Amino acid sequence: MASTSAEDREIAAEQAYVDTVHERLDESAKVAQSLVAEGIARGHVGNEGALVERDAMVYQASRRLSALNAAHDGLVFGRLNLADGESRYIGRIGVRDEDREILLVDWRAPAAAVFYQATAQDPAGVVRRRVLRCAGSTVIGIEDDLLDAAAAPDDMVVVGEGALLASLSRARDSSMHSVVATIQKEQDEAIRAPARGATIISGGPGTGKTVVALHRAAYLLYTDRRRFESGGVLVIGPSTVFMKYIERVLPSLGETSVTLRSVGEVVDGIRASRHDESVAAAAKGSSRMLPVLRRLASAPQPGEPTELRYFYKDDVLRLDARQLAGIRRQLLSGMKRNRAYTRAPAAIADALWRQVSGERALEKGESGFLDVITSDDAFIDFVEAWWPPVDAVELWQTLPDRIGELANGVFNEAELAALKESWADGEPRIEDVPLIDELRYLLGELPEKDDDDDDVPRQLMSFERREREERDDRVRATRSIEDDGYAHVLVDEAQDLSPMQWRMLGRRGRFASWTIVGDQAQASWPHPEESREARAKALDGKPEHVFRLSTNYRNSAEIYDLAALVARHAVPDPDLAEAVRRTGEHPEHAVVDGAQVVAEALERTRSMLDRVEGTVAVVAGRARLAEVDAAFAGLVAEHPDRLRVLDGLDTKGLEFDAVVVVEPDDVVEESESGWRTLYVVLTRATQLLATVGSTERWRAAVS
Ligand SMILES: Nc1ncnc2c1ncn2[C@@H]1O[C@H](COP(=O)(O)OP(=O)(O)OP(=O)(O)O)[C@@H](O)[C@H]1O
Repeated sequence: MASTSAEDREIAAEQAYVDTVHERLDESAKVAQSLVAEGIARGHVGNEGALVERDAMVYQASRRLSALNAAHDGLVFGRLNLADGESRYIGRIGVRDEDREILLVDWRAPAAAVFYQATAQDPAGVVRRRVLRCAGSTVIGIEDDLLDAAAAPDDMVVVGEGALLASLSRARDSSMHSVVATIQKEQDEAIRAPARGATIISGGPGTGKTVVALHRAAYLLYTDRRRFESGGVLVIGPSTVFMKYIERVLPSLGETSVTLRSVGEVVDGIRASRHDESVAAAAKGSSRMLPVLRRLASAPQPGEPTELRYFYKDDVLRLDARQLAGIRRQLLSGMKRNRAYTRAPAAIADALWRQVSGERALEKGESGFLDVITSDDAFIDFVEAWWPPVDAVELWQTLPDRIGELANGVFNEAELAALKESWADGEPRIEDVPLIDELRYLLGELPEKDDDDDDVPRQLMSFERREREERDDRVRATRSIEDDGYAHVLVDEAQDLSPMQWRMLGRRGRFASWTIVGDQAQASWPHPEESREARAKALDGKPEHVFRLSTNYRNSAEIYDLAALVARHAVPDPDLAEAVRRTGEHPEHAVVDGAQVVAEALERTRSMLDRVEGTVAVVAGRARLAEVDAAFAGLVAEHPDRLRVLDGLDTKGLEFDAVVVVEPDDVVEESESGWRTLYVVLTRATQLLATVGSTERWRAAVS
């Protein structure tokens, strides 16, 4: 270990280099800024070509500018000293000096791969790997790994305790951070896997699946920006809370062109954030829903006319219910319902013409008949009433009244009751979104012309419009049904997806490469076999490349030991990770009188807030959540940035320095997947874990 003064000298030397890179970055930002200004000025020339050029120029320069600004924090984070004497700096983005010499290698570039891949067993030409810890642009620490002592020059200084452990012990705040400086070898392999078919990344809790997935999105954009930026990268996570938690990672890596959506927000215009209770959720997620929705999309709409009488010259033309049903079948056999909207008048008119028999009527022939009928308000009104354009959300709203007749033996009484109950307030739950999406696809798009510039390629789209879309949608508007496809679909917490949700994502990834991230032992969807089939259909034979992550970076070993007992009880053969940190802090369990549970939890939470620096979560079963929320309102108001009250499912993917579980038996008993949910909840804690209950049935079951 080197002396402090040696470390100070090293820090000073690194600071000088970091300053040079920052100066250069600032110069690049100035250039980008002046390009924006020049682009805007060019627009004042006034002709259309100049406007398009301006838009493209301003757009590109602004993107560059925001990438440069985002990269400021921790811009330079690594340095390699190679056996051949070369020294190579690694950073969030690539930077060159005025002579185009490389000052900083982008972490995603092939030249940076060795930073993550080199080990003491296989140094791959690296003598010393150095991680620079920075606050803004100031170097505050150095962590070195000496990978090849034999090749090190005598005067090489090695300092620090190891970058990874230093980073893992930091207090957690309310958002996830990039781990770009300390990505581990097995993670790097998954991040840099080529974008072919489906990349499947599995691993236990805290193994870095989410951070790996996000860094992979940034990596893919770097390697094939044209394809992934124009085609779009869609990142799907379990909840809006989770999307908020991860939203900073990609911008901090300089990437803003990725669409982040929770699974309740996949369909434009719908933002569902609440889950159904378990019976309704299982019914809505099951592929048994499919025939029900198909029937709904093709059935007559309530209030549709069942008969048409039309007086033409000396004929009374009539279509009864059976004949109308025949025309309906014929129309639907060829195309989706809304697509057939423009065909319906001709189909009806044709059927009527076949009934024309009067001499006077026949005189003008078929075209005369069609001219008369298609300009007759009575006829137009009939067709509008008989074949109205149908909106998916409005159709979904009719489900509570029609499910009994449509489900016809598909669901049992208890399921039907749970479904009706879930729809009583008319507000879509997360589980309804795939149903609405399915209906959108079954109904099809109305063949109407969108606004003028819809066919304009993205590159030429007006800057303002692009900006607007990006702001509203975090990049990609999927306003039309045929326009839902992406170039890459990345799914986090994939173990939770129901068959209907897989169908919804499959439609968006038909021509995409995929990254699928999950851990079966944490699944909240109760029927894994059905989900596996749905996933296979969504991937449609694409080749799968599998990666497994094995180290748990989140939980202390003390916490994970307990959680692993729960995992073994929850599923036959859980994928358990190895926790690398020991803290000496064992989970605490309090058993108190039922009436005292919430008060005791409040007390423990206060103590946790004193003992950790960062965030604390209080987790309760859904039935008790309102009560716990009310009891904790005062404490949450005192610590708005540090304390949260959540139910089990809402903790998916998140992490906190300390977790207090209120009545764990509630979590276990509230659904078929209760044990797996408890496993998720226990593995959210990085440092401290406490449970407070009126019984300890759950502990007796797992010990
Ligand atoms: N290489 C790394 N360097 C530093 N921190 C890391 C590294 N890998 C993972 N972590 C940290 O470990 C924690 C867990 O990571 P992440 O949330 O991605 O795990 P996960 O596998 O998605 O977990 P879960 O399945 O429980 O949701 C995060 O705080 C993350 O920043």
